[in-house]
Amino acid sequence: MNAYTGWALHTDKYQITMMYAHWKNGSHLERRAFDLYFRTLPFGNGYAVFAGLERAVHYLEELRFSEDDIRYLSKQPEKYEPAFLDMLRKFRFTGDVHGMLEGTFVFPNEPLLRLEGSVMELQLLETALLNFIGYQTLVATKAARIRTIAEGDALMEFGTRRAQESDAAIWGTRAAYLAGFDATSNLKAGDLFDIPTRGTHSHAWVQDFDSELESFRAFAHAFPDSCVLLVDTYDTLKSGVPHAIRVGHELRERGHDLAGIRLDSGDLAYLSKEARRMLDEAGLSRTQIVASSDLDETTIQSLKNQGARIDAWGVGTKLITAYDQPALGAVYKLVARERNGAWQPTIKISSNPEKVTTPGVKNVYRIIDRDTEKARGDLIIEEGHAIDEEQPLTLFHPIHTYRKKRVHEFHAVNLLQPIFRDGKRVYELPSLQEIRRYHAEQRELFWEEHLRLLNPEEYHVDLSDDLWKKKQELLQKIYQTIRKG
Ligand SMILES: Nc1ncnc2c1ncn2[C@@H]1O[C@H](COP(=O)(O)OP(=O)(O)OP(=O)(O)O)[C@@H](O)[C@H]1O
Ligand SMILES: O=P(O)(O)OC[C@H]1O[C@H](OP(=O)(O)OP(=O)(O)O)[C@H](O)[C@@H]1O
Ligand SMILES: O=C(O)c1cccnc1
Repeated sequence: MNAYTGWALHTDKYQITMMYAHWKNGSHLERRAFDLYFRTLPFGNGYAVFAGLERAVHYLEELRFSEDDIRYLSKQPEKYEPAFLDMLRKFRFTGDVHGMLEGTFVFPNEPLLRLEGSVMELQLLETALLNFIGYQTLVATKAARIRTIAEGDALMEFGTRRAQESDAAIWGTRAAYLAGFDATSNLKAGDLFDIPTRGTHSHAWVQDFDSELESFRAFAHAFPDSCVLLVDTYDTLKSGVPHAIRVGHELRERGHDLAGIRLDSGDLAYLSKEARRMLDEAGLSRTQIVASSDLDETTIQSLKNQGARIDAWGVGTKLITAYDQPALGAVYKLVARERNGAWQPTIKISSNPEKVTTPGVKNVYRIIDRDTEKARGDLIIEEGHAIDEEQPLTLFHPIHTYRKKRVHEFHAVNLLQPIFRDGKRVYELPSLQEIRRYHAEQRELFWEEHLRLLNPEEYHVDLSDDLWKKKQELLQKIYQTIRKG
């Protein structure tokens, strides 16, 4: 098993159970459509950053049951019939997938992935897709928040030791990088995804020597051009920084610069200002100050407000674990069934209107104002229905319908791109650098009001007139059926 193979059993048992029951029922090959989406933005943010498509693509391409998987299933107490297991042996993904591109700014209740295929195969995918996309989207969104606050400073991902196991460290690092981090300390992620790697040294290095000065000298000897010294092992201002300055001068005599110092405890605002002053007075103005220590967007913002003199930030625990909101709560819902060659929309009702699903096979268009080149809102519309860019468009809130706006000069960009057709990938995976660039460009589409971290303005995700009416009709029909008993 490598990163991409061996994941067929990475699913909830009830998916296999439903596949089996469909097979017994003779309905396993009937076509269905599912949407994957989330209902609430994480961290109180104004947008989320879509991530996880690449992993989902590899998963779908490699999806098959090995002999070991079949043997394991055959031992389950449910006693699946051998003919069913035989069918699993030949299982390949044969469906269609449309998806948002990684790095896209995404919003609640719009399909991030739309899948069409046999009910049997689509049921199997639910758990794994939610697992990959929920987590990666969460970390990418957290990283984007940190990037907003850090402005042009360097951001390093330091979280592996605190991540929820190895996969989270690796894929979380990729998500952080695509949403604006500059480097990682994780060499495996660096190797797998071609992410720049960076690092300093730990307290153990300093403790390993009879004196701090000796430890700094030895480190500088090994890395004369890239040496970042951790200065807080004993006393930052009385010992660490003065020793770093001494080593900086010794390096200078040999024609090198001390690259940086790292602060990892104490009052980072005060210490960075003092350290900057001491370094500058010693003629080491090119030496950078790196900070780490339980950082996130809130502490970085506060440190900046206090005038901290920090050039680079190492962020671990709070990024990689999405500390303040550890789950996106993404869902995967059945939206249509094929009946006599045509899609029949389905709906899931809830007493909470936010949780009522939007029926049918749909596209998501981003409506972009031609004058400002800013996004005005997203419009969900049935597949096969076009948006006429020559006519003014009325956007209205699907629940609070009195909230309307009219858009005149706009272009409409379809966000759901074809990824698989009949099980064949039709989408060329972009490089991570391309995704990162695309994400940075996307930012320009949004007003600051949606991008601010605290109480951002809600971005509109609306339904087309037709779709809204169809949803209401379907709701009425179901309520009538319930009333009739
Ligand atoms: N000036 C500051 N303003 C706001 N928050 C700060 C400031 N300086 C440091 N912090 C944050 O305060 C927290 C301090 O953490 P903690 O109490 O664990 O102490 P520490 O200084 O890191 O010491 P140690 O690592 O030895 O436990 C960290 O989250 C750090 O990022
Ligand atoms: O604080 P984070 O954002 O999670 O960043 C990673 C932390 O990992 C290292 O600490 P280490 O594990 O050596 O222990 P420490 O917290 O006691 O320094 C490093 O010095 C950071 O403090
Ligand atoms: O290189 C570092 O300074 C580093 C890496 C991981 C975690 N903490 C610090």
